[in-house]
Amino acid sequence: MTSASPLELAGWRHVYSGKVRDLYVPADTADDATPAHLLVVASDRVSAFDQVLSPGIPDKGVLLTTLSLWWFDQLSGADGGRSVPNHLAADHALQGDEAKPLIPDAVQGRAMLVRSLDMQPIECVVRGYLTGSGWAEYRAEGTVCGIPLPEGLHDGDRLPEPLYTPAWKAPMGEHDENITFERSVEIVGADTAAALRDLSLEIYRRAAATAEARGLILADTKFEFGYDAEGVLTLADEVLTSDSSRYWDAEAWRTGSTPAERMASFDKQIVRNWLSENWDKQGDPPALPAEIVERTRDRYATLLGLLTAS
Ligand SMILES: Nc1ncnc(-c2cnn(Cc3cccc(F)c3)c2)c1Cl
Repeated sequence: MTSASPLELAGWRHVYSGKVRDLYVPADTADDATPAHLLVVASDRVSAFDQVLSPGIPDKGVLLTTLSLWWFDQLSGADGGRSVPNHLAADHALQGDEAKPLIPDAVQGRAMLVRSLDMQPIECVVRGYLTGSGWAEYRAEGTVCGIPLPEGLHDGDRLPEPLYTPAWKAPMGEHDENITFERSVEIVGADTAAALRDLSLEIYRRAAATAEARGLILADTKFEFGYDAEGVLTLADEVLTSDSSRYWDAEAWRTGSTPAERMASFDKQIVRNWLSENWDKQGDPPALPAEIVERTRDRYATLLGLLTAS
């Protein structure tokens, strides 16, 4: 399903659309009021190079929401670690039966009922491996987000330590801006900046270990946090999905000889690669061929299966 205008959902009012997700408040929310709950709806839309592409990827919204809910459960203690507070509405953990009536049928399986938080304007990026924009900066300056790295690293190499590389969440629709940790202190204060960094590194390490045990590399990911009504810093948004993270096949990474072979992705790299070869970045991007749509859907479904198969 790919629709230009967001769905009308009984009992909910649409307030914002990102490239691939839509946000709703309860329909009876006054314009200037902050509701207790929000509905985060994941569409089947896929974006790359800042473009929303068509057609959508069938079941993408369900596959990525299912993955987010599984990770929220892992980080609530199912992986053996301490429970990380998250924004899921109490009656919503893993789409419990109590929550189903609150989520419209039209978006069952691809919506999360969440507590509304005081969101912090920091994209908390953690990189365990060198690729993407980090690799580009490293080649140019030998650093990632201003952090100096050893010489001689290649695209796809594992970093000596996972790096916390925050970005300042620009106003809706603009590019996030990579910042130093010190700059994040100026933006959100020292205590919150340190808590965002420590939480992000802890969650990355736990998730990377869980992925590794299932034959997957979590190369990098990004988190968002907000304060709840009790002042607890809470993990929000989507978490550890193919849209917010890069996942690679560990065996391919270990044995591959070229970056393309090593970084056999489970995210939208198939779409990015096809677009790079079939679009000059001018004007509207071409529609994705059925084969690319199907291969991308298959990667999302395979990733979910590899991670959640008990
Ligand atoms: N728990 C929360 N409390 C307050 N605000 C948010 C919040 C606001 N924006 N976003 C990003 C986003 C999520 C989905 C669809 C979009 F269009 C945009 C998340 C959340 Cl998740």
